[in-house]
Amino acid sequence: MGELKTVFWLTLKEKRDVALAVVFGFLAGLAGVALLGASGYLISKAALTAQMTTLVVMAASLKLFGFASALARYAERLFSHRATFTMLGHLRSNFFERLAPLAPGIFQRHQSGDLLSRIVGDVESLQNFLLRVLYPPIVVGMVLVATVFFTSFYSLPMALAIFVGAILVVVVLPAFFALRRRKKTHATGQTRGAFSAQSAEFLYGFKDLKIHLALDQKSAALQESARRYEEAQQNEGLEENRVQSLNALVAFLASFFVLATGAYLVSVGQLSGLYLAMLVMVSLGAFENVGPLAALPAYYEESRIAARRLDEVVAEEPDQSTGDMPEGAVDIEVDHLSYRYPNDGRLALEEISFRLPKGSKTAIVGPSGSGKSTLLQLLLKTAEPESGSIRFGGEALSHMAPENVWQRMNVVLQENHFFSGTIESNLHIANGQADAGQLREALELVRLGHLELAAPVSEKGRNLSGGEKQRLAMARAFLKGERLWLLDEPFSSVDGVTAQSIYSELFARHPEDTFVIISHDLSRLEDMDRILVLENGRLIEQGTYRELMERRGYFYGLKKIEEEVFA
Ligand SMILES: Nc1ncnc2c1ncn2[C@@H]1O[C@H](COP(=O)(O)OP(=O)(O)OP(=O)(O)O)[C@@H](O)[C@H]1O
Repeated sequence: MGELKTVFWLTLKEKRDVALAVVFGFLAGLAGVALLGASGYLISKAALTAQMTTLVVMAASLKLFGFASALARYAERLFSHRATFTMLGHLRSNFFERLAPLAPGIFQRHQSGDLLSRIVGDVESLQNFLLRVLYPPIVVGMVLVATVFFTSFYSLPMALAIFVGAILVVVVLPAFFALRRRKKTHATGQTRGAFSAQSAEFLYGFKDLKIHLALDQKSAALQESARRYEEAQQNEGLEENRVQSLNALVAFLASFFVLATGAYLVSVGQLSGLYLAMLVMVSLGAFENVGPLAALPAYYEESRIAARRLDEVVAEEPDQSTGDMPEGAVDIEVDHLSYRYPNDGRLALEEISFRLPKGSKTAIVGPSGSGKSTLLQLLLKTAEPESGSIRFGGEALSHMAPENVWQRMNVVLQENHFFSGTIESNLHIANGQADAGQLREALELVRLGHLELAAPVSEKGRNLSGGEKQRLAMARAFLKGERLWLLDEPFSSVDGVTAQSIYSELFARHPEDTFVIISHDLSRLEDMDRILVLENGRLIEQGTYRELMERRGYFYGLKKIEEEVFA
């Protein structure tokens, strides 16, 4: 039940609707029992004494019970569904409030398809918590207790039989089947998550799978996970049928006991025959309400697992820092910085230390996998260092609110997302206030002046070339208008001449700004104030271009290899 704590409290926020659903559910159940009991009585009465007035009154009360039962059932459904959908609303907001602060790092731990399945599927499946788990046993229990109480006026053994039946269907069977379900490893929610994750990967990678002729292999794996999902659903249905059959058996045995006891009591003259049919019908009517309890064990387990899967996503404590990042072009100080990816034994960055003065232009170079992008992630505060510190303008990054840090930086990452819309709407993401003149200026700067602002952009920028996307991302960074630039291989798909002319214009326009640029390309680094060379997560050299070349160390060696390769 621990996993369901949050859902339980969010449901209780709607206590008025929950209470009304319970009350009307009880009235509907009671009216149903009264309807059947009264019909039993009416049949006996009609058979044994043909008194017209009594028959008319009984027939009228039958109509009344039927009408009351339908009305109360309607009210029960109305209040229980209203409470459920309001609770789902609370749950979604609560979940998103906890998820949003973790957003940049969340994909380190979860596949996107699985995350989507949790956000949509698991939240949706919790609608069954109130409707099928929480209040039905309360309502059924209340109706059965009322029936036991009523029957006890006629015969205690009969009341006892209904009581034992009630305990079996409301407590023992649901608890037994819920425990049995818990032991099964493939719950529907988990198999749905796995299926969703694989479907998303299949769709994202469809083109690559086709080109590499690996479609069959992946689609076999996808079909296998679809089969497991189907199997889990099938098992769930079978289990529900088993509980339903057992509930019907208990109801039958209890009612049969009532009939047998009643027949005996009538034969020995301890019960009027007039009441026999009524008592049997009352017992049948009371157990008629237990139908929805058949699905309770499955829904309980499903809700428990869904709540746990949601909690797993947001279990991490979000960054609570509230400090502000200093405005303007700040200096950057990195001191003994180390970082290890979650679940990875080796350090991706090890004891990195450097200082970049305010207004400096720095290139970070090094072979693929040397830790350049990781360092950028730490500077961006999308990951927390294992040890060491980062300071911007003398202030510790660890004390700054991540949103404030991102607000103060012009950032271009290796992969940038473009939304379906227009060039204009995609540029406005960086600066919603920018007017058409400023947008055009940004496009001119990145040598995309030929593009119309109203030109369409398709989903993920599919109608743009790789280089155009990178330059649009740079235009966004320019529009942001901050004084600190963090750029991760911003022009890896742009031809060298265009890239160099954009850099030259950018540096000329913003001589005071601090630039940190990750680059694979070792050419045209002469203009940079400083070059940091990373290898295997370590900072192995730093200095100006001239200093590094004169030192004839690692950077010099890389330059020589590059020259030989391109000679
Ligand atoms: N999400 C991750 N989880 C685990 N390890 C990772 C993750 N991302 C990167 N790494 C590892 O960390 C190391 C540094 O990666 P990083 O992306 O920082 O290198 P890089 O120098 O930017 O490479 P490139 O020039 O190819 O972009 C690599 O060995 C990489 O395998």
